[in-house]
Amino acid sequence: MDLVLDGLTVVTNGRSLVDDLSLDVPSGKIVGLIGPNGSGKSTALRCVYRALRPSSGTVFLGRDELSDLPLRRSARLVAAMTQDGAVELDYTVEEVVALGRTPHGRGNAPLTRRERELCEKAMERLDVAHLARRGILGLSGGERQRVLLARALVQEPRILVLDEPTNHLDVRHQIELLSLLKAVGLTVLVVLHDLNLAAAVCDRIGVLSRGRLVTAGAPWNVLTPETIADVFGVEVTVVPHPLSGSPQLLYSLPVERPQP
Ligand SMILES: Nc1ncnc2c1ncn2[C@@H]1O[C@H](COP(=O)(O)OP(=O)(O)OP(=O)(O)O)[C@@H](O)[C@H]1O
Repeated sequence: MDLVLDGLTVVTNGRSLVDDLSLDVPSGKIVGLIGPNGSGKSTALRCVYRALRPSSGTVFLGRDELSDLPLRRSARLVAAMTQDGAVELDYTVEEVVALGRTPHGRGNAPLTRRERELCEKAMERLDVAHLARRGILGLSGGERQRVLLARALVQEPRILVLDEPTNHLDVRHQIELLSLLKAVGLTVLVVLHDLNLAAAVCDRIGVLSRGRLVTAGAPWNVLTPETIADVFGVEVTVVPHPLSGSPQLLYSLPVERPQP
């Protein structure tokens, strides 16, 4: 299912946090959103998972306008893994993962056998099955991130919206999560701060600066030294990854010379 942001604008207290953002996420593709702190990435994502109503502009899920869909329907189609206080009560890991079935639920009916198997499989895929009986609040940041992605997957969404899903993960779990994203075949809109991870996993990348889309396209077209310097104020050299050929950014630290 395609996800389309069309002229999305969010104004708060007279300030545009997101300004006329248009971005297509074609069905089954991974589109990354990058940009400096405060550039509006999370705000844009919030409009997609309906935590925020845009001031103007439209989000389309396939041909449907998101705002026309009943909440329960859009909750079945879009799963989000975000920075917002996702879990505040000390549920066990298996309870949190099972909450992913809520939009499909029939009142308080217990999970079906298929749903229980789905939860077990997701916990195994995210390497959290051994934590099933632990309380979510006692987990490390990375463990919790993996649990929340397992919950998002058992929702069986068509679209995944992820806000910095790797920021707490060790390098092995970063690679595994990104490989998983590629393997699940869902439509994915993901905010990433690590530009090399974005280059490795995204089919397309959109660059936000002060709420506006500066450029969007294939990683090699977007992650240029000029754009990185303009948007982030950082000097980079961009080289092809020796195995995958995707762009890799090598950052230059300003050289501090000792005073004579
Ligand atoms: N509810 C709010 N009221 C007022 N300003 C807000 C609100 N939410 C976010 N902002 C401001 O909007 C701007 C964009 O915030 P947002 O969280 O979308 O940025 P971001 O690109 O995701 O940043 P980061 O990389 O730091 O996570 C920031 O200046 C932020 O302070």
